Amino acid sequence: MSVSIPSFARHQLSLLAAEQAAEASEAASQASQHSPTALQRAGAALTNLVVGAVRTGFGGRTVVELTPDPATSTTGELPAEHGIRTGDVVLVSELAAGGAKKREVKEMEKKGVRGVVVRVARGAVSVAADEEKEDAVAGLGGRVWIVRLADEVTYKRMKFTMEKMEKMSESEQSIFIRVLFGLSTPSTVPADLSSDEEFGKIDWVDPTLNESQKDAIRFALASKEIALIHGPPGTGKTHTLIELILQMLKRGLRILVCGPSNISVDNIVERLAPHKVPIIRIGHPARLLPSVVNHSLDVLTQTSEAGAIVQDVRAEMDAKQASISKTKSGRERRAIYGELKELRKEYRERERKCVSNLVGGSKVVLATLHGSGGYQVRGEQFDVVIIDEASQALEAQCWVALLSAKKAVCAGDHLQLPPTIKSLNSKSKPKKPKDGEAATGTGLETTLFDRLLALHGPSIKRMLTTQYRMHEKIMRFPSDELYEGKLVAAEAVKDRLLRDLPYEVEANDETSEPLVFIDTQGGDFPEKAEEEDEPTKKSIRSSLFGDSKSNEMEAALVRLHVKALVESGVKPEDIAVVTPYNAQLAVLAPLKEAYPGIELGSVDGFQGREKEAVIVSLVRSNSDGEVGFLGEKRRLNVAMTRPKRSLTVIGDSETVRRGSPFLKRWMEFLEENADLRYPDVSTLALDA
Ligand SMILES: Nc1ncnc2c1ncn2[C@@H]1O[C@H](COP(=O)(O)OP(=O)(O)OP(=O)(O)O)[C@@H](O)[C@H]1O
Repeated sequence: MSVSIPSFARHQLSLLAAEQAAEASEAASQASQHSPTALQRAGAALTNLVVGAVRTGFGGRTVVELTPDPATSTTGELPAEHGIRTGDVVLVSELAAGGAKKREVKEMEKKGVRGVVVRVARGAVSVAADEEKEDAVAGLGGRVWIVRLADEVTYKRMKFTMEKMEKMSESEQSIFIRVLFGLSTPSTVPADLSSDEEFGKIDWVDPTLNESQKDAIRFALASKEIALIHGPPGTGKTHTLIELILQMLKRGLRILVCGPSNISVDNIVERLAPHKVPIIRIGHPARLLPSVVNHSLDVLTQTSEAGAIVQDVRAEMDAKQASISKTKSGRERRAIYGELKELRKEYRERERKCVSNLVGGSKVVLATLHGSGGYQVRGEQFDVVIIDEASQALEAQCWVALLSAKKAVCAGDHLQLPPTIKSLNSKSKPKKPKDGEAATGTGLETTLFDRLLALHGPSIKRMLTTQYRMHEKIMRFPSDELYEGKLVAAEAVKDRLLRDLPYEVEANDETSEPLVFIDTQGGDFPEKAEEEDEPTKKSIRSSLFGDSKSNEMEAALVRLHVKALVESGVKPEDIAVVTPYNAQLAVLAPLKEAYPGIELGSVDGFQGREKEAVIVSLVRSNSDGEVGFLGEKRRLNVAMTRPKRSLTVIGDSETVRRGSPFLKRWMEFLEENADLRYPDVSTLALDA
């Protein structure tokens, strides 16, 4: 089903507006309804800080360092567990003297300084002020706090891209773009390329690639407009992309490589670097992995010869910045600010020139999808755009990068979770598309990957089928249910057990069975809804956790199982507990004190990760067969495909089996194939 590009773009714009409104209202209501202290507890703020040093950071940005207020902190350290991370968009503002309750975010923004967190250390957090807020830094005094804001910049770039597509005339639509909207059919590629003249005889950089990986690479090289690489869990998707990039380079192609997150892009940079190919990573150095910073454009701008001239200006700016504190007269200060402004302008101009030389001369450019919309890449053309984790990106985000391409290769797994959408359940639902626009997809949750598969069918896709993570028995159900039974466990992993870990582990029931199901059926392990909490706790928790669920008795079973594993010798670092419910994570939190190395996470947050042993706490247990979140099979798929050697599922089979046909089949599979255990609630109370 083809789609008109302007109507697609229009529909996306309305969806994005609704999503941005939902996100902003959530952040604003949190920031204005709760005290700074409550927000800090919820991981959205840091309070009781004072302004320390001010310096010039990367890109000429003004960076303020904030440290704990000595009046309230004896250690000089930030609270042990706070939720502020590098890369967060935050607002720095003064703490009201009386701790005024009701705050308007707009009001705070007027007085405060917006910026990006560039460094989080034990005793300080550094924020790079936004360009237009640089002068406001001098106005900050006394005690301040920072609160995380919704990231508007992300939307700006998507909107800019969609507006461009909305105005695109037919003559501006390349064949590539027309294929992606079904207005032209993709050029045909022979089904079997292994004996093809050109693509059958590839000189592999890594000859140990498996057949499905080689086949995917041949297909991605041969396709003219679009290729999807479908990588189920643990099948070496990134490994395959690295070889693909090297092969494309050999063919003289210029490539833009993107992913939705910094970590997805850095992962590729780290693995390309040993091949000594010239690469440039676009992005705020503070957000990059330390091992990747050497390839960062900002750093190259400073270390390359062309960068030296940029550095002269920077030194001058630092000297000026330092002289401000020694200046008493307001007039002199104002004069210095004026000069600083001029210098900043000059710095940026010189830097731009240097950047465009570096990027223009580079064959492989890597950036987040969002970063690919920055000034550094604007106007650049690429032969191919490669998008990793494309099934976890909003389609509009993908187009930020795709507009500079002639061909695209998207890697991902549409059977794992798509990006989180806030407007799905909010009041600010997008307008229904008008007649004739309905074909543009249902909403933001439809990713480019989904849409292209629906549009062109499986002929534009190749699936990787050997998985290098899970024991054969752990892989069986997801493979049969979701991947057409095609997954094969690699020899090295297919019968690995916990007792075979490369350190001393006792061989016993806990360490010799890859699949355990602790079935709590019978109603003795009931779930609890957030709203049953006492009222004061409820207002904060439910607005921060939503309509979440927990299950204390199930948490006790988790504790017992962890204890048994650790007593058998399994290191806590090799164990993770995942659950779909944030409220259950809060109940499980004390485990972290008992076993500091253990990882506790939400299923959604654990996507892309793996552990030797994974315990999944399903939480839901009620007489109505209500399963909420568990009804999403992509979430269950993520949960059950994280472990390498041991998967333990804890849940009420009676409740869960009523949730969906998929859940019913899973429960039946576990009953037949797992080591089944029925906990006794009376002994549990004694043990826990
Ligand atoms: N052909 C291969 N032979 C042996 N090991 C492989 C092969 N391909 C991938 N692997 C291994 O499989 C593991 C997963 O690969 P990789 O990290 O590339 O996957 P990913 O794409 O990042 O993850 P996922 O497949 O879960 O999306 C790695 O340890 C990698 O070394």
